[in-house]
Amino acid sequence: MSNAIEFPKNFLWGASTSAYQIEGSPLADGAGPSIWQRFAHSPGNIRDGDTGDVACDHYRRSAQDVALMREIGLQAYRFSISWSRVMPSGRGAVNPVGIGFYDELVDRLLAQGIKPMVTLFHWDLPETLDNQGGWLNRDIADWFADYARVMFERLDDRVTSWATLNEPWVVSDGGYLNGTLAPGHHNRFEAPIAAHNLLRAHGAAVKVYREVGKHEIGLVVNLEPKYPASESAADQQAAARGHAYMNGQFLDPVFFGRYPEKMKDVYGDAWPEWPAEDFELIRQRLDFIGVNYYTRSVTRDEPSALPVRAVAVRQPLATYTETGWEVYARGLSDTLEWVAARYGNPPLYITENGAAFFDPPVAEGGRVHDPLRIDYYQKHLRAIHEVIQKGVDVRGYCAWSLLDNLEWAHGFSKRFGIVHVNFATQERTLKDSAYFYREVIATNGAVL
Ligand SMILES: CO[C@H](O)c1c[n+]2c([nH]1)[C@H](O)[C@@H](O)[C@H](O)[C@H]2CO
Repeated sequence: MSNAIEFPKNFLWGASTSAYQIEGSPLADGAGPSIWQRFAHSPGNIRDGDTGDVACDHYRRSAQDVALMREIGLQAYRFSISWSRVMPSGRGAVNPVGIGFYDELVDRLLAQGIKPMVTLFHWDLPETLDNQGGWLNRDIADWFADYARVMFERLDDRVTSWATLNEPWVVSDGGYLNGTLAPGHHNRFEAPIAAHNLLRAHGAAVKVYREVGKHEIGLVVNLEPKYPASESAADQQAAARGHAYMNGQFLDPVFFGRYPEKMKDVYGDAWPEWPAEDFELIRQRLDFIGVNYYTRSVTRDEPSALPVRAVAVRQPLATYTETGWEVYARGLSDTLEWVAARYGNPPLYITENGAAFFDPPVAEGGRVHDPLRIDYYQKHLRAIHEVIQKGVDVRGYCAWSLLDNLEWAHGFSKRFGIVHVNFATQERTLKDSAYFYREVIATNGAVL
């Protein structure tokens, strides 16, 4: 039997981005502000005072960027829609130029044989809705469902793969518990309420899709396996709390209609009780789960690290990325096997996977040598192939990210792209990892 790696015949190879991180022009042509417009322009929130005012200028350069995708040989492109570009007040009136931008982008992609994979919400909530309570207001489930209906009715004749939310955990943890991300709240009572309303909004949008949609819809979650730092009961329990908080908190309600028991232990008196009908809304049948994987956590007990009381332990012999994440491809295979075993082997896409390393400047001849990123992709793609061989239903992979972009609170200091962006000139340069990925796609993985 040949040792050559070969992915399934119709395996889908793509790359991912998100609206606020690449588009720029956040208020152009009638667009309304998102909470990231406000958060980025509040001093101290983003490194070096960077904002998404220009970013990769994708709003004006989308034709050029689609040509880049074609040059790399992408079969799919995962992107998000700016809710407030399409509906400036988040509800009611639709901005024809705003929705027209996405309509045109979809047509450009299809003309190049690239499958659009659309995420409705990638953190950039309309500011007007946040002013009405945002994810803390139960009405947001209806607001999101109305926005989703507008997008389905406009694009579902051409878009065949939808995701409701990108990483509700990050919105709850970063936006409401720790305040590191928009809207910048620090409140352990708000975080579980936001998480629950995100899940309710997800369910409401899926219900609408079952009325009007003809293709597939799913949810994108970030998953990070937690390995106890020792055999001690304290570390085992800490890893279990971290696992429930980050991994089970969103998938259990969607698949089982209930939260992990451990969530009460995490939030204590801040953990609310919810009506049964909320879980009936949340547990809508899904066509796939999108998994965003970057790293693992070797976890120890830390009573002062509230509310989870768990911290990651640095691994002395490991390689770490510029964002401080351990390179650990086995964590991806372990995670995918866990999802398959716990939730009945649902169809999966790896919707994000990648790394920020310190990239050298563009060299003579226009090359950007990023061997560490190539090594990262090789290791993680092999890990995916390993579990596919075991029967895990992985149907596609999107590298994070197509372009160097605005890495949220890190600003432009952390480069995840397989394409280098000179933010002063907006010049794009394929990195060595883009040429590597082009070969991976062309050989369906045989070069790995
Ligand atoms: C904690 O979630 C994942 O680690 C994660 C990593 N990432 C993400 N989620 C987000 O979906 C992207 O917008 C980020 O740019 C990307 C890189 O940081």
